[in-house]
Amino acid sequence: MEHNGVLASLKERLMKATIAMDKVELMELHKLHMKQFEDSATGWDCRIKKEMEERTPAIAKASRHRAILPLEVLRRVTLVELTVEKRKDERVLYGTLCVEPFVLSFVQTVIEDDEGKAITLIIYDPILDGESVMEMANIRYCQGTKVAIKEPYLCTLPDKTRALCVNSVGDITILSEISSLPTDVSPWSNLDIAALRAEGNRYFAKEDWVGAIDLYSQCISKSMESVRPSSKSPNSKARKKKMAVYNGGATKQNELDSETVTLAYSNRAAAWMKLRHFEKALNDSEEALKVDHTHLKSMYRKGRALHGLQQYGKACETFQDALVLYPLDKDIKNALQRSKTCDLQSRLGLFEISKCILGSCDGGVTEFSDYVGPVEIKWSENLGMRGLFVTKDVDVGDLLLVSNAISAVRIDGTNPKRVEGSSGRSNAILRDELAFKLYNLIPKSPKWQHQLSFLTDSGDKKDDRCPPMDLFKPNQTWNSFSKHEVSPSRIEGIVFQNALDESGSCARGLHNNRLPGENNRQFLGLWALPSFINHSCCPNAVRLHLGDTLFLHASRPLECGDEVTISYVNPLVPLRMRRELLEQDKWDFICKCSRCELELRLREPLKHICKRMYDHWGVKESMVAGHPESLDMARNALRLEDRLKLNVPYLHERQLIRTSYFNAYWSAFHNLDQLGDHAYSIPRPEVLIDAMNVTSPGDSVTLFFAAYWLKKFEEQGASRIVVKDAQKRAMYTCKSVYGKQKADVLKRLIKAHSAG
Ligand SMILES: C[S@@+](CC[C@H](N)C(=O)[O-])C[C@H]1O[C@@H](n2cnc3c(N)ncnc32)[C@H](O)[C@@H]1O
Repeated sequence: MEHNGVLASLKERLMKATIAMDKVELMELHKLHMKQFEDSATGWDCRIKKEMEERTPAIAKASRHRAILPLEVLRRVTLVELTVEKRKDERVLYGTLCVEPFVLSFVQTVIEDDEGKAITLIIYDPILDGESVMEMANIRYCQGTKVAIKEPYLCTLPDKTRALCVNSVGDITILSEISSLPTDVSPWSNLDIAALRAEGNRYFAKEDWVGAIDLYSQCISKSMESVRPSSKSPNSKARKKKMAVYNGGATKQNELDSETVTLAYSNRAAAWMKLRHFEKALNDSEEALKVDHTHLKSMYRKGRALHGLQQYGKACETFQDALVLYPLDKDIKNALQRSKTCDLQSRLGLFEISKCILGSCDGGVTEFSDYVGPVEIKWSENLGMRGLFVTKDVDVGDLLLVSNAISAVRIDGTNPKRVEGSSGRSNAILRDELAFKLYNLIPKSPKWQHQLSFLTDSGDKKDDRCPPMDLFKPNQTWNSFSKHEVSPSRIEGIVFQNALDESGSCARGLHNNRLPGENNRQFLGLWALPSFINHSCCPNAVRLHLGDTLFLHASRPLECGDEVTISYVNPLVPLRMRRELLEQDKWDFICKCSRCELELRLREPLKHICKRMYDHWGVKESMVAGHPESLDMARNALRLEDRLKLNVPYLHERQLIRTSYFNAYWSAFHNLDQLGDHAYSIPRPEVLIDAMNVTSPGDSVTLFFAAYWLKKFEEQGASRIVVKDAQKRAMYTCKSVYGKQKADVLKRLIKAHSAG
């Protein structure tokens, strides 16, 4: 047991260290691993060792069909530029081995790159054979050895830690073993600026944005070098000539160079945008415009960069300026339209989402701006922590905020094995991936850094700083904020405390809001402003996720000053299960809302009913009419009604409890015939819908239920009053789930839900 505990803590440290690429920690862990391995053959995690041993030769065999390229034609890459589970084609990573290796069926060591980042390195090397493998490995891969790894591949190991894997010895070059070291690893040092730009374009076309940026940068600095004073000719005529270009002078060559520089800046701006580095993209397009203020693409890119920074007003101005010069340009016109729409969305909260929720959005997900509605972050006296509050009275379905994820990760369906746990938050791979992405994204934007600086990373230390709401609004500038360093461990804490998935009451849209190619809705993301919304089992707001955009609307009427809450977990189950779900999803608190307190008080009289619910939890048959499990659940509803009569005098409290046992009532409604005379004790479906709408309004299960009964009443030819009443109830429920929509949209949603 103790041994398992040591392994688990080692693994956790290793996971953290591989994300942070922390050399000192990785070296220390490598030594610990090695010691464990030496102490006992089974000391190292046997399962991992076995899996690695099984898969390494297979990968090695399958990994190379192509010719191995010489080092000279490969482009240099650093560790942080690698993408997990993707080979970096035509790239080479230069590094130094910084520990003594140890050998299983593969060599394990640690490599440090030029930037001081390090990672575990695993090499499958069949050359090391026979009895003296350890000595051979110690010679070939000894500490301090400089190596070049071709087309590096960063993978996730079976124990979820990361490592750089070399699956074929052809991919690793020991630099001391080759006679002529590549002195200049860049094969482009002899190219002129035009050729460098052309090469950059080639990389851009291959979607190698980092490579393209590197080449455009070389092009730009080479052109700058020629205008900078050189030690040989401080006042050379050539330099004066060059300077003249930038001052509007004109020889043919100079004109060509000036055009090349404009294009290099402009294209580099486009590459930065692909990496979501909007500040750098803005900078580069402005540099390009300094050389040629009429350059159309640079104007377009400047506008798009401003749009990416959510500076919609300024983006509109830029596009309008461009239209003065190029009145017929379609790209500019479309971009202007998009920025105008986002500007209106961000100022007025006018979003047209009906097509998306009805599933008639063709292809990808539409872009939406952030919007901060009538809400503010304040100290919640009730919970003793920060929370989100409404600043005016709002009605059911009113939009409270719209927020785009800083980052979101999802199971994309291409690798179903990666489904782990029942929700995004309980999936350790997704949590790990989100932390990794955030760690690399955050330095790109002072706005994100500033937002993140306010997020809590611990449930214990209560943070009472309430950020200004402007921090979450578009059309603000962020350059004035000082940079905040965010450590990997803080990012992990932030993910645990704030990341959201689609658990709890979430509107799901008709096609489950899936992105093209997605066959699983499991996702996890970090949204800045929504990170301040606390949980309640009687929530008053609902999330709707469209792509990476989160919409939040009120699911019941709220008065100015009320705290906005959502349910982090499924609210239609009893207290015991809600607590278990909170724990499974790694929320580190126990809810003490009035509903939880009530159920705690009634724990004794409801003990057996709750136990039965728990035993049937997740059993499909318990929801299918006629099955013995379903009948048992139906009888459970009868028992519950008996207990409610005896122990719960107030209607409101009965509604709260009935909601917790929704599944039992569902079974009862489908087994009424079998319940005989007792069937009359089961309340009518309308009573249950009202109970669910009072307890946890805006749940899509309630909408399915309300739509189902509406259809049933219509089909059974119920009286007009009954049908009308059911319609009203379904419309109200639909509004609380999807927010305010046109009546015909709500009707279509109800119709679609009745079929589900
Ligand atoms: C998304 S944050 C909410 C904002 C947080 N209150 C703050 O001050 O930053 C989630 C964290 O808030 C706390 N929390 C949220 N709802 C809670 C509740 N009903 N009871 C106790 N703690 C809660 C938990 O520590 C949880 O991990």
